[in-house]
Order: sequence, then structure tokens, then C-alpha cells
Amino acid sequence: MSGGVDSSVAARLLTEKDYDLSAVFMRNWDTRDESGTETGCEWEKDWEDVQRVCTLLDIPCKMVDLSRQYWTRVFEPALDEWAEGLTPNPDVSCNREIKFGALMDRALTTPNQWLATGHYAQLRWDTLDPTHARPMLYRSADRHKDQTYYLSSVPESQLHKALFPIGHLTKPEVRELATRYSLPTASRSESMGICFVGEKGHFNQFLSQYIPPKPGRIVDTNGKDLGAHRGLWMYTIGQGARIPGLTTKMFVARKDAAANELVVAPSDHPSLFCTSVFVSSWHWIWDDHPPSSVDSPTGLRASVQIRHRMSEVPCTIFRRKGGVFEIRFEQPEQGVAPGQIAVVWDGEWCLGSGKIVDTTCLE
Ligand SMILES: Nc1ncnc2c1ncn2[C@@H]1O[C@H](COP(=O)(O)OP(=O)(O)OP(=O)(O)O)[C@@H](O)[C@H]1O
Repeated sequence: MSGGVDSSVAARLLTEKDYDLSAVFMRNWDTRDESGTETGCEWEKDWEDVQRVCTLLDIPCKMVDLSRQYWTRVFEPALDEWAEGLTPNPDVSCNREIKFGALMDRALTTPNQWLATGHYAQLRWDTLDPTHARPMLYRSADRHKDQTYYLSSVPESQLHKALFPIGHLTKPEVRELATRYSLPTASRSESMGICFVGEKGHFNQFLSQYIPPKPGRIVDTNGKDLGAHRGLWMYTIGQGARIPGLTTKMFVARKDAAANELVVAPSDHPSLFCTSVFVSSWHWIWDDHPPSSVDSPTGLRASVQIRHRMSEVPCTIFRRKGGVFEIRFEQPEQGVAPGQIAVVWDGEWCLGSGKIVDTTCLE
């Protein structure tokens, strides 16, 4: 339980079933490591809320400190990628490495135990082999809140031991239940993004505590010098880049890490539209995936999401050498950045995800 409304309702719903419940709150950020954020993660407040809900529901709760594991397995690797100019997604690795990794290992000590969370996601079961039912990760009923993107690299072995009690509900329904059950967290506001970063606008300020400035040039696609930047990690491909003295609005098309140059282009420029991505570091949820059609000349027809806040788009997937897969979009896509996680779907069924290492754009 996180102290938020979703996991509070998840816990309340489980009290109606025949489970022997206990709650676990995880601290994953050591506020002593922060030297600039004003509010920090406020984990004490979250922990208090968890305890208040647990008292009401009459279930025991405990806190575990996984801040060291979070630092080494999630934050440091992401920091390295930001420093290289990539766009990592620490929330995806947090679910794999921490919530359904270290936390699950710590919390589940005997067979017949499950870890329930307030994620908006659903599990369906493939019972083709009745002796070996297999969990399939499905979109939640609330497409606006769906969190399967973030769960896309949690392996089957861990999903076997997971429960998502609110996955069939919408957020308004969850809030209504929280009010009906008089949960103390009913009116808590949404937690946004990565807790230690705080408000979105402070992201660069936060990262600058860890990554030194590395000034370089901003150029257009012809190499014309347009100005200076203070570090490639401060920009994301696809974002608008304000260039003093230019009337045309420019967008980040590419980061040239070798030359430490930020390449920008106007909104309709072909360099902003990508036709395919190359993806490595795959985590297929089922370890006997991907389906064999990735090796056929016609490839695997699927859909792909290359960041959380986008709809999935049709694509075809081909296996290339060295564990790399090429994902070809049906229509050119904008805002495609190396480091981002590409999540692959068969309809509503999430098959897995990997990290974008390269892109092919129209120019
Ligand atoms: N610090 C934590 N300790 C234990 N479980 C956590 C913690 N943070 C998140 N979780 C679990 O992961 C789920 C999804 O986390 P996320 O950060 O996306 O929260 P959320 O969507 O804001 O949900 P909530 O309203 O429960 O905070 C939570 O519902 C909770 O079950």
C-alpha cells in the first residue's frame, strides 16, 4: 500500500474475500539524498495514511526500506542513461526490479501468498494446458488510467503471484468506493510521476544535482549553428525548443551524443517522423515469446506504444541480429526517443517490452 486511494480501495475490496491480509509499505527514496527539492517524497505522510487505512480495515501493516535497492537497480542505471542523452523510464524498471522484484521477494515468504497492488491492470488466465494456467497481462477497464505500460516487463513468474483488485474498475468508481467505505485516503490527490522529482517543471533542476552541465551547440538539420545548450539530457526528442532570435518554433529532432549537438527542426520536417525503431533489452512476459512469426518474412503483426501517454499504433515486428527487434510503424510516428520503452500488444494483451536503441526517420 502506498497511502493513495487506489491501493486503499484494493485492500478494502480484498477484506470481502477469504484472504489472510497484511499490508506492506515500501520506502524507496532516502530523502537525505535530496539536496534541492522542497517537499521531498513525504514518505512519512504516506506511511501514516497506510497505517490509518489499515487500522480502519483491521489489518496489520509494516514498512520495508528498499531505498538502497531502488537506488542501485533503478535510479543509477536511469541516471547513466540521462547523462548519455537517452530518455529512460524508471517507472517501468521500478515495477520489474522493485515492486514485483525486491518487494515481492521480501513480502512473500511461503507458497500461496500473493502481492496485491492498486495498479490499473488486469490478469486473464490462459488455460490451454489445464495443469499450467498462465497469466496474461491485460489492459484495465479504465483506459485513461491504464498502467499496463509500466508493468510490461514484469515476468510471468511474478505475475503468477500478483493480484490487481481494482483493474476492472474506473478511477471514478474507485473514488466512489473510497468515499462509500469512508477510507481516510478518499480525497487524496493523484500522485504524479516519480515521487522524488516532484513537479514536472522541476525535472531538470532535480537532475542537475546529479549530472554536471555539458554545454554544446544547437544546430538545424543542415548543421547551421542556432545557439547553445547546457546538456543534452535537459531535452527530450519531440519537445519544443525555444531558440532566441528565431520566429519559427523548433522541435528536438535528434541528439548527437558524439558531437554533443542538439539537432532541431520545424514541426513539419521529415526528421521528426520515424518509420521504425530498433529495440533491445527485451523482457517478454512469457519466456517462450516472442511468437515465431517475428522470424518470418512478413513479421509479427501487433501494436506498439512508445511512451505512456499515447495510444498504441499498428506495427510489424521482425527479429534482427543480437537480440534486437525492428518495429515498423504503419504510419510515421513523432517524438520517438532512444531509451524510451516500446511496449508491444496483441489486442488488449501486453506481450512485453524493450528499450529503443535506434530509430529510422524520414530524413
Ligand atoms: N511506497 C509503496 N509501498 C508499497 N506499495 C506501493 C508503493 N508505491 C506504490 N505501491 C503500489 O503500486 C501501485 C501503483 O503505484 P503508483 O505509484 O502508480 O500509485 P497510484 O496509481 O498513485 O496508486 P495509489 O493511489 O495506490 O497511490 C499502488 O497502488 C500500490 O499498490
